[in-house]
Amino acid sequence: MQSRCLKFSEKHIHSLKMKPEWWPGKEHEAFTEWAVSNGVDTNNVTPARFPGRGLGMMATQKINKGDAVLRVPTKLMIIADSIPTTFTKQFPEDMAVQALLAAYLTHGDAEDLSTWELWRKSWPSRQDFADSMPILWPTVLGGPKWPPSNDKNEDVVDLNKPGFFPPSVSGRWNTLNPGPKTRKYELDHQNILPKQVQLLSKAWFDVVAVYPETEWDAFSYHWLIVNTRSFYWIGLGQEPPEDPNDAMGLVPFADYFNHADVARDVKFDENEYVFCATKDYEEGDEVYMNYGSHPNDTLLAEYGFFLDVNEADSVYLDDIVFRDLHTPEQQEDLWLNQYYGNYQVTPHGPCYRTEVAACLSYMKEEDWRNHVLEGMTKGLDEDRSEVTLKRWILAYATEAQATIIALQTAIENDTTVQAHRQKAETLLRRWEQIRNLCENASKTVST
Ligand SMILES: C[S@@+](CC[C@H](N)C(=O)[O-])C[C@H]1O[C@@H](n2cnc3c(N)ncnc32)[C@H](O)[C@@H]1O
Repeated sequence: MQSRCLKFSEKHIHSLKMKPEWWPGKEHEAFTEWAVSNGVDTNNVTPARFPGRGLGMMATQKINKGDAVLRVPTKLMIIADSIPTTFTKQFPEDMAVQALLAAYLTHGDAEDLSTWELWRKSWPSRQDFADSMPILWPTVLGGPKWPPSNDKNEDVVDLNKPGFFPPSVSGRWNTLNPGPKTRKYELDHQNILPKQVQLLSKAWFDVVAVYPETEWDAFSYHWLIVNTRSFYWIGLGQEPPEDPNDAMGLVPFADYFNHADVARDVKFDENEYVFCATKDYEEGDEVYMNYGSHPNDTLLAEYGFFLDVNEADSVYLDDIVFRDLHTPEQQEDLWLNQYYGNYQVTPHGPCYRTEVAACLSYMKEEDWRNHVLEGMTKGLDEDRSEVTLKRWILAYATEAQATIIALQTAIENDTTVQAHRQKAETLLRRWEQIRNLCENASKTVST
């Protein structure tokens, strides 16, 4: 993803009197002028087109690690505090900041919003989101039904059709029934789509209660703009909010940065948001920001893309592990010892939590507790642990293989799927990555 882009050379462009391939377009030039005249210091970067990534940020000269590449005055940001209280107070107090910002962008006073008009014209279209964001994908691929229905009995997803989204995205499996869970816990990078659906549905009901004429396309567009383009933000003197997702704001110009697995050097105070380079860049390189250490399933669901090579990639075995560790006693042992759930597998193998869970599948509970708490080895059998771990990982690989075949068949035979070929092929690519990840991970477990 970090390949060098086309060379930037203004002299060259002028001599040719034509726009270079990376030229972002008139609306982006107009927005850049607005940004600069409002105090945005773009230093040594410019918006540019990068094939497959839309707009991104390109170095206009050599940038050294540690150099500031972008400074944005915070007064230009769109945050909860930019919204007049007359607007905010119409909504329930528990409304998420993301929902409030989306409501404001949809229904705020036109004159107030005109401040950001050129910025808004630089954003992707709703069609771009319909193409890239699984939350808007058709039900035939596993997407939800929209707009949300008031009927609580209506399934948001058609459970009679095979699920083509990866389990971390959909929470669904084609080849196995998930094990029972006696405890509710915070899922890392799992069940992402159902959680998004819940948030967007609540946001929608909150907004239509005040503005019944709200158009679904416009509101969901703004909700996704905030979802894919906001940065961490808490105001001066404010405590971090109870829900970390509420610490968000839109930062003009900075939302041109695409994501890569680079280090992050970003700071803000009440005056400005500053983005620094974490490596050297040559003129013409794309300059990236790290959105966070996200597995590819999270990148796909939250941002509508994923990386070919991602050090942070992983899948989760929770639904598989709990098939084996299903008794209330086993589940209580895991819970009390803080090993309940989030069993991660990376291409480098299963995580330590998963190894600990594997021991509980055959050890006497007392031996397991002594092992976990005191490091005792009575009852520990490395071979049995390895067989269990391999079986769990291969159950995931079997799911991947079955879904790949189902997807290939659907792409060949199902005209509704054929109408969404690119999306189906994106899913196929992701499932192939998952299959490879599981195969590599299982090879790290020697039996
Ligand atoms: C903050 S915006 C970045 C600017 C965006 N590319 C644009 O055209 O406006 C985030 C979006 O950029 C795209 N994106 C970011 N990093 C990417 C990458 N490494 N590869 C492909 N698309 C990427 C995704 O569509 C994501 O939702």
